[in-house]
Amino acid sequence: MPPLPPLALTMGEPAGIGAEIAAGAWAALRTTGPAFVFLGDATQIAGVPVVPVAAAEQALAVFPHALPVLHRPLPAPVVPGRPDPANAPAVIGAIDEAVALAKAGRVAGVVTNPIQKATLYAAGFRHPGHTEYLGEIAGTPGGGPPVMMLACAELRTVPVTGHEPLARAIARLTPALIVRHALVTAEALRRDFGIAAPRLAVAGLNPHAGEDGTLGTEDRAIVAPAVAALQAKGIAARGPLPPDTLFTPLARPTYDAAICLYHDQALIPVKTLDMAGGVNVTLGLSIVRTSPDHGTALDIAGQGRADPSSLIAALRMAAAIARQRSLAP
Ligand SMILES: NC(=O)C1=CN([C@@H]2O[C@H](COP(=O)(O)OP(=O)(O)OC[C@H]3O[C@@H](n4cnc5c(N)ncnc54)[C@H](O)[C@@H]3O)[C@@H](O)[C@H]2O)C=CC1
Ligand SMILES: NCC(=O)COP(=O)(O)O
Repeated sequence: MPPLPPLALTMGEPAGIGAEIAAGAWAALRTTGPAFVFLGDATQIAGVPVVPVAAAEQALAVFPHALPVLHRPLPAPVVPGRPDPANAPAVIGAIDEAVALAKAGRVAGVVTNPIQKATLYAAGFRHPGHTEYLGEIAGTPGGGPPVMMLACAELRTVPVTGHEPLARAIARLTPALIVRHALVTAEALRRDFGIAAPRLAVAGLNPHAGEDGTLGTEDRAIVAPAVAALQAKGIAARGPLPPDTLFTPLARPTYDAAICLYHDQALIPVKTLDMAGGVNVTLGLSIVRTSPDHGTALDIAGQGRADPSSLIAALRMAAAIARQRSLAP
């Protein structure tokens, strides 16, 4: 098999742990790969050898010896734990550049370091997070927005609603929204994870999935019709399933992904099971994109305490998806 191009790793929030975990990931992967190039300020990287490269393609030759960097100097000084909106354009610029490289086939995929969302909002960023922004700049072959999935070795979860107040998320739930997320998930499980006949478990919203309508009407009125519609399309979907037992060791092997109704219903089980090995992967996007499951960890930035494991898992998953896509007829 021909080698994959390198992956592009964006800087993320410079006052967070992005540069630290990039160095840690390079140290862990330098002999095995996958190779990656860091899009950010080379002066932020400490403790490992760094080689500025002029083009992403040079990263493959450099990677066994040093961390390759497409050096993009930051306009404002970096104080660990204290994000500065003045650096926001560079943070967003790294995402833009990584996507352009991926669309041109010059990198195998994009792995994003965490962004400090409130800091980007303060600088005028109008998207809830990477997922929505990537949908806009990278595009989705099927049209419509991409879908977030959290994945670790034992569990995959997909939130149908995202970064919004919980009351608004519940008010926005419709059968069509659930069906769309489930269909994008099923297609991505086939295309990117090689699962020929994906099994989906759809979570209920209320305690005991509504207890026959006595503990809330949404499970009957919204979730059940969505599951019926999915089944009518030939998808192996079940639900609404009581959320409190959906993630038990006995339940997890019975499905390939759990379709969850709100952010924390999806993210709490994955992070609780495997914060270090969890990966955020964007489904239904024209390019490959993964991310660590955690955020900027401002509270420990610059202290040498950041664990690169989730970033390493994200880099490995991005390479695996890129390889899977490259094998498609
Ligand atoms: N993909 C992305 O860009 C993401 C961005 N975020 C953003 O990150 C910011 C902070 O979010 P929080 O909710 O505080 O979550 P967080 O994940 O940054 O931190 C939660 C706790 O976990 C610890 N932690 C996180 N990653 C760690 C690592 N690699 N090694 C050791 N300890 C680690 C932190 O020190 C903190 O105590 C927010 O602005 C949020 O929006 C959060 C998740 C994903
Ligand atoms: N809580 C997950 C998260 O914030 C990731 O969002 P995104 O930036 O990957 O869209």
